[in-house]
Amino acid sequence: MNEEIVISVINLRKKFGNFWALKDVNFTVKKGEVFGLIGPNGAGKTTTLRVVAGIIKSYEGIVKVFGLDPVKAKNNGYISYMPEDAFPYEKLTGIENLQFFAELYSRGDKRKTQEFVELGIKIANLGDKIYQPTSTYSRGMKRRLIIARTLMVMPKLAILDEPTSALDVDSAVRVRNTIVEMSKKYGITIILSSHNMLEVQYMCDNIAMINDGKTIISGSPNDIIEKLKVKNLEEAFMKVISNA
Ligand SMILES: Nc1ncnc2c1ncn2[C@@H]1O[C@H](COP(=O)(O)OP(=O)(O)OP(=O)(O)O)[C@@H](O)[C@H]1O
Repeated sequence: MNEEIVISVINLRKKFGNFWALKDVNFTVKKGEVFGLIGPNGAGKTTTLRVVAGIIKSYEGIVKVFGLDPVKAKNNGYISYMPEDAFPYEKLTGIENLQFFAELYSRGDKRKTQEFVELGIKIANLGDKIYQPTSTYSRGMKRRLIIARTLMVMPKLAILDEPTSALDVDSAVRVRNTIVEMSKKYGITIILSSHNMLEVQYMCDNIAMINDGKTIISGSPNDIIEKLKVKNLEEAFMKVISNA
C-alpha cells in the first residue's frame, strides 16, 4: 500500500454554541485505504466527517486533505461526500439522478459522463427499477442509488456517513464488497462511519474509535484486537467505551 497521507487530523476541536462536540480528534488516512470511524451515538463521527468534507469550515486544530484545506480539496473536485441523510431527487428516475451527478463531476466531458453513469448503474444494481422515479424506491434502494452516485465519479476521496444503515443483509453485503473493490481496484481512498463493528472489521484497513469527541484508540482492527486481548472489534469497542 502507498504510504501517501490523504487525510491528517490533528487535535481537532469543534464547538456548537457552548457545547464541545469534538474535544480532541486525531487520525491519519493513507492513500487507497478504507478507514473507519466508529463510536457510540453522539460521539462526533458525523461532525468529524463534515469537517473533512469541507462542509464545516470553522473549527480548531489542523485538518488537511491531500495537503490542502478541506474546502480547497472539495472545490478542486477531489471529494465525493455521502451525508448520513442523503436522498435522491424524487421526481427523477434512478438513471436521471445518476446522469445529473455524472454531469456535475465530469465538467462537460460527455464520454466521462457516460462512463460514470454506466459504473453507477453497475454499483446501484437496481435492475429495471433504475428507470423508475425514485419516489417508488424503498429506503434501501434509495441508499444504494446514493452510494452509487457517490462512488461512480471515481473521486480521490469518498466520504461515506453510515453507508450500510437501512440496508438489508443482501444489499449491505453488496455495498461492503463495492466499497472494498472501489478502493482496491481503483485506489480510491474511503473514509466511512459505522455502528456495525463486524463490517468495519471486514472492510477497514485502519480505524479510529471516537468517544465523547475524543479519539480513544486507532490502528488496524487486528492490531487493536491483539492489543486489547479481545476476540473481535465489538469486544474491543465495549472494553474501550467502558474504560473511557
Ligand atoms: N449543528 C449542531 N448543533 C449543535 N449540536 C450539534 C450539531 N451537530 C452535532 N451536534 C452535537 O454534537 C455531538 C456529536 O454529533 P455527531 O452527529 O457528530 O455524532 P455521531 O457520532 O455522528 O452520532 P450518531 O452515531 O448518532 O450519528 C452530538 O452531541 C450532537 O448533538
